Amino acid sequence: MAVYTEVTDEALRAFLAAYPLGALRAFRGIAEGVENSNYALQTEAGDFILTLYEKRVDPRELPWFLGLMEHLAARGIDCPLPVKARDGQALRTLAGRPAAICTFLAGVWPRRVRPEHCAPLGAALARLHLAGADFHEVRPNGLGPAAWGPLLDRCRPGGDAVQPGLVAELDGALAGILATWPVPGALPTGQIHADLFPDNVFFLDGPEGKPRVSGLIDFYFACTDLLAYDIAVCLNAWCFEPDGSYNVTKAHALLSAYQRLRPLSEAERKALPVLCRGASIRFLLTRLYDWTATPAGALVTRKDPLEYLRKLRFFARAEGPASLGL
Ligand SMILES: Nc1ncnc2c1ncn2[C@@H]1O[C@H](COP(=O)(O)OP(=O)(O)O)[C@@H](O)[C@H]1O
Ligand SMILES: N[C@@H](CCOP(=O)(O)O)C(=O)O
Repeated sequence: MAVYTEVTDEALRAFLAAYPLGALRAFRGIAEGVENSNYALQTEAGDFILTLYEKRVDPRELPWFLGLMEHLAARGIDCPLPVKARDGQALRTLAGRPAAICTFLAGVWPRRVRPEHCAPLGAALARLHLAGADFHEVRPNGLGPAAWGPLLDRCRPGGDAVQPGLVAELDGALAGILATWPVPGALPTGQIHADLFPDNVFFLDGPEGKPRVSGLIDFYFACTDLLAYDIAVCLNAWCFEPDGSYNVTKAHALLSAYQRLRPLSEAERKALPVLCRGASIRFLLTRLYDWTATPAGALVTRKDPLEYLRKLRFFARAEGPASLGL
């Protein structure tokens, strides 16, 4: 459920009057998503997405996110393009919240990931990294390694109720990850998506019925960080089966397609296992925090933190980059 802020017909029509998009034909709230309120809009000019940014997004950061999407779209990445109103501004206010209209992307996200999705995903990720190379404004990763210790501290009171011994296990895992995390400057950095999960990647059928990526959405965790960390996020999110096993075929397809466009350096290859453990603990911790801090009955879908504990354990046992599909 993600319509936190209701928008009346009258408010929307007044808001739209600032845009060169013609009259409103239809609009409806979109239930999917967890962070912001999203509405599908149809106007005389076509289909759009209206987003009202909710409490977890810092309004001061919105120009960076919208600027990145504009930059990437101008370089041929199929991502939402913020639509400017007649006064040239894409970021406005609606129902008391910061709001923007973006272009609508066709396609559907895969409810069940197949190996055929992973090569197009890898290529799309590499294209995203290459297209971001000349976007020079830096946004530090607010959910990077420096944030994991404080986040774990906030989970201490409730963590062991989710699974006995969890907090001690995470203390040990985090210490190991931080001790071997790449030092600044050791690996290529750039603009990363940082949350490229299946629900943020749309596909359409391409030639011979093979899936092709039609859109990447939800850039609101995007930041400037290690490019290979973005790959580690995708290996976590795309390459495990429902039974918890790692699908090396999917991982190999993803990594090979990525490397055809942006080959990894030796240092990136060596660092991939620890980056994967870092990505596991990042999603484990935000899910654990949400699990323990969300009041029962809140209109938010809580995601299972223990799914990422199983992934973390897998990566901790993995013997080198080759076992991850490199
Ligand atoms: N540009 C877009 N084109 C088409 N659908 C979109 C677009 N942006 C968002 N959506 C729809 O809205 C849903 C939630 O968007 P998302 O950005 O993931 O929200 P949240 O940031 O709240 O998690 C998506 O699953 C998709 O159905
Ligand atoms: N991908 C994260 C949650 C972020 O949600 P999104 O709807 O904004 O992608 C997770 O799975 O924990």
